[in-house]
Amino acid sequence: MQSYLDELKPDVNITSFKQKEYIIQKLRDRFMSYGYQQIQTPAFEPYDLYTTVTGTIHPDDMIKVMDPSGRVLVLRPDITIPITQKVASYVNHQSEELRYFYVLDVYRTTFNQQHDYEKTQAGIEFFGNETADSDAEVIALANQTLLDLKFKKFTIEIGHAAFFKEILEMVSISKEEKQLLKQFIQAKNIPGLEEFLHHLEIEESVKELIQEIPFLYGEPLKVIEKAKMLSLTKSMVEKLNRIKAIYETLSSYGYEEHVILDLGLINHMEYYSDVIFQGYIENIGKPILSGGRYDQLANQFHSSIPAIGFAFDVDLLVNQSPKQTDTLLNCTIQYNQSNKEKGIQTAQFLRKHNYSVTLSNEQQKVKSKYIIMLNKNSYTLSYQKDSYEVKSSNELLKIIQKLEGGN
Ligand SMILES: N[C@@H](Cc1c[nH]c[nH+]1)C(=O)O
Repeated sequence: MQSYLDELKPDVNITSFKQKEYIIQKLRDRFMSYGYQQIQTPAFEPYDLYTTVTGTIHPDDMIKVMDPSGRVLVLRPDITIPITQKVASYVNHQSEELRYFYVLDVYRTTFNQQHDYEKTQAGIEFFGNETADSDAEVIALANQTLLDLKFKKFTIEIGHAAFFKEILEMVSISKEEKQLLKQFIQAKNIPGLEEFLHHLEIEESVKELIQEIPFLYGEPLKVIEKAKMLSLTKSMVEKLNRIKAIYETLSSYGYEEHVILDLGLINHMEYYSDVIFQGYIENIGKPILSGGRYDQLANQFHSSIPAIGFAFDVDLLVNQSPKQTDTLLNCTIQYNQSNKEKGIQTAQFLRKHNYSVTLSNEQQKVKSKYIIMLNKNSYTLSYQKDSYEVKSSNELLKIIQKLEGGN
């Protein structure tokens, strides 16, 4: 019988762990190439941080623990909030630019699967710049990272949290009704939406706009034109112009082919204030990355700092990314007591050239890509069904490099 503990057991699959590390390294390298520095937030945080800030995680969604003094803590349910709080505590100029990235676990009860409360996020947060160019730079970074990981078919859907909020503010309906409305739009449930709107007493032009939201989806410039015609206020048009500016800059990066505009895009994180975006890969209904601009979050920590960021769902990335070939090879050197020293020196030499080498006693069975045997004045390298005889460790290195397709 499966015990409760078995269900909680972490994934001990070596291959996927290797793959995860490989992907994280790729993400790190890419984030650093855009000037981001790695940081960490505490795993345990005060429960109050999340209950006193509006637009954060719902209290029911957090994992609570109690410290010895009886104080209630939560296991890191989000990373954007604590980073913003920290930055707000030491940034004096709102125009000081800060770029941070993280690879950390977050804990929420809403990650769907039973008892699967833990998710690794790899994300970036860019503080101190409120321009459309910075929006585009951040979205371009998300795009480039997916290309680094060899995804060919993916889309980045862009929406606008405030465009949608503005429409919601035009209708005087209850919180619950607003929630329902969001659900219909998110699910693109057109008949449901029509039926729901039919019973609401709201202005015809607003009704028409809401009804059209699920169709405000697709090629950005076309959607922007269509949305402009339906827009009811100047500020709606301004928001659409901002999206247009972002899209144009993304085209300068050469990434326009992956971008889709979805004005019905909804993120349940309430801290987003402007552009929001989500990345999707073929045949997967869940976003692989999600983010947006959250210019007002720092206000809650008595500061005023524009910011934008996103986070990858690393576990989903690991499951879905094309399998990476190992750069680190496995060589095994077989030795006996009489040639141990030569074995150790050869192993150190190959390790210096970034190969993964194990030393193994001749009697032991080995499973390795390259097997190296030590002869008195030479080496025998076995690779698949072939074997090669070389004189020196330098020649050994050269032949491995050649077999790997290098020089
Ligand atoms: N913290 C967000 C992602 C994000 C990072 N920065 C901005 N948004 C999330 O967990 O969905």
